[in-house]
Amino acid sequence: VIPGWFSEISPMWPGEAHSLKVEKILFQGKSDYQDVIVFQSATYGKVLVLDGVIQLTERDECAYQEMITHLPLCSIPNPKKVLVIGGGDGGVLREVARHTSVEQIDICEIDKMVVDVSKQYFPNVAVGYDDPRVNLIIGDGVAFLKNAAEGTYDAVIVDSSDPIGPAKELFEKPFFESVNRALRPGGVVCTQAESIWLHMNIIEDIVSNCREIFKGSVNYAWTSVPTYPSGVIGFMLCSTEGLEVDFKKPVNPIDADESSIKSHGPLKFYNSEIHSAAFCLPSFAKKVIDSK
Ligand SMILES: NCCCN[C@H]1CC[C@H](N)CC1
Repeated sequence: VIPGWFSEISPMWPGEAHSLKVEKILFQGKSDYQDVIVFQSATYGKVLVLDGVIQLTERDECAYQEMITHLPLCSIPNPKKVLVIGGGDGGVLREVARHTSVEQIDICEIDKMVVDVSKQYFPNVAVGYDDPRVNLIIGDGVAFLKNAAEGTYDAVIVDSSDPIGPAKELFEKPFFESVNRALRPGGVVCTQAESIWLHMNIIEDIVSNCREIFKGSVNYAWTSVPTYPSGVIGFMLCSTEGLEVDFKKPVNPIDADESSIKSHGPLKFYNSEIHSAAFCLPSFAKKVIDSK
């Protein structure tokens, strides 16, 4: 390792590694599930790393948290009950809390160390936990959904790490089936769905599983996050049988919502135009995704 640089090396992106200049290591620990590091970078603010993989940086976390939250929640008219699987840093909670129609926000995060570290080092991300509608469950999202009552949620957001390590099962068919069961008719799910530049094979499997399970719409969206591998990250947007959902047309705009801006400040990344644009795919990805 070059002194003072962190490189994100992983078999999930062979032959390449994004590097960030390190000013100071702020935290190093090992939870029951993964290695946890927080460091102060030279140009991206503080950085959270799990098992050597960048999860978020203060400078660009807005892109991921806003898109993974508002792509589903702005696609249905009146989200009330929302479930977050993963997302222990609290950033998705912060974004869900912008929606005044939401009455209940359940979050199931497997690793308590991620929650504690985020509250200590990323207060502007963990601020999401301050909302009174939030119920935190420390546990395995797979088990949580198996026990969830049928048709409970309007939306499920799966803010996971990669399918190597604790999040592996969140990319498999039984999990998607339990999500479908826990959603109401016309309910929506949004999952972290890797990179079209690096993981077309993983995406192909996810899309075909989702097409089998979710009988509403199934769409892949993507956006730019400079510190994620290949600089992009994707999302699977699926709706259950019942009320038709057109993910490409936001019916519940948040970007000009005064109450959201008053309570949480302006959105830094998401807006209604980038919502629709996120579903436009390059031909190499469209060929695979639309053919499944
Ligand atoms: N809430 C933190 C974001 C988790 N998502 C990341 C997407 C890119 C992956 N390589 C690592 C996890």
